[in-house]
Amino acid sequence: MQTLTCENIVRKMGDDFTLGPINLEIPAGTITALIGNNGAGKTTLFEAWSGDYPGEGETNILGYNIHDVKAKAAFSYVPQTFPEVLPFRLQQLRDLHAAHDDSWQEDRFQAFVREFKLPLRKRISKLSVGMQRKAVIALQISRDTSFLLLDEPFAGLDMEGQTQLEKILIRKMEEDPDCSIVFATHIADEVQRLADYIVIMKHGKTREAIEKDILAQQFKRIWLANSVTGVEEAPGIQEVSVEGTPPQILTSDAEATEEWLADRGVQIMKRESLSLHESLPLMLSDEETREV
Ligand SMILES: Nc1ncnc2c1ncn2[C@@H]1O[C@H](COP(=O)(O)OP(=O)(O)OP(=O)(O)O)[C@@H](O)[C@H]1O
Repeated sequence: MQTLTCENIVRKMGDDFTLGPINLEIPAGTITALIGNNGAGKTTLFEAWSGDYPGEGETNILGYNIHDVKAKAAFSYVPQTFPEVLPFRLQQLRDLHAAHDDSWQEDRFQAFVREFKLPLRKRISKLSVGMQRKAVIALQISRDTSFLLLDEPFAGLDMEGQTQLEKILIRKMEEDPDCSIVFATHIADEVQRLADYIVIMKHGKTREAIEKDILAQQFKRIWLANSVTGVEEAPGIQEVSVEGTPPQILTSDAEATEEWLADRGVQIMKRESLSLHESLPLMLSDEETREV
């Protein structure tokens, strides 16, 4: 079952940036990290998914069109910025949800208030940036929905808050195995710890979702017994280190690279998978093969 499907989403933002066309499916029961450099279009995509902007294309959540009230009620959205809640106190926002939101879970909200030590009676605008985010997370995840859309939820949180949020998301998945989470992030460790899938976004376009564990099989550092002419042209090559012994290469397609090397009788001394700290920047880079 798909939690979210979107087809041909296109949004023109000013004269310089166009999102899409985006076609993606988010399966039920998965955590997906949306990764892209600053300005790649992650927030614009989240806004489009949440129905905030009219435009081309169609988004469905749990089978309902995003403009249907059933779709709106089916997901929780923590945006990157939330100017509309700043004038209010957390208690007022809680009262609104408790009175009008069928998905509201008071016990869960009170647990968040205790866990994050959230002041109920201070205006949200008077809280620190990290506490503001915790307040919005508490409000949104206290709603009993099966889809969480989180735009850089870890940004600005202190270390304790980051660990708490990680545990909250894992607990949510355990309690509701059909739940899906999509979160935008620049933090490789959070991707490593939480994500099943990674969607790379560049210049307003997304690549197909990749299983995180597949990346470790594809992105490798390989040490060669000897230098090979033309190795820069081998499939998957990202980086070639010509200095030092033995020569080293970085590949994004280890199987194809190794086949190329085997065809030329090149012996491999050692190979190791790249960490996400190394592979994600390579995936986000616009550069061709580099020689270092
Ligand atoms: N209201 C707007 N008017 C014109 N252009 C906009 C507007 N909002 C965003 N943009 C442009 O859209 C592009 C994508 O921005 P967006 O905020 O979606 O990127 P992002 O991937 O979320 O970036 P970051 O990682 O910095 O949060 C940028 O070039 C930005 O300047």
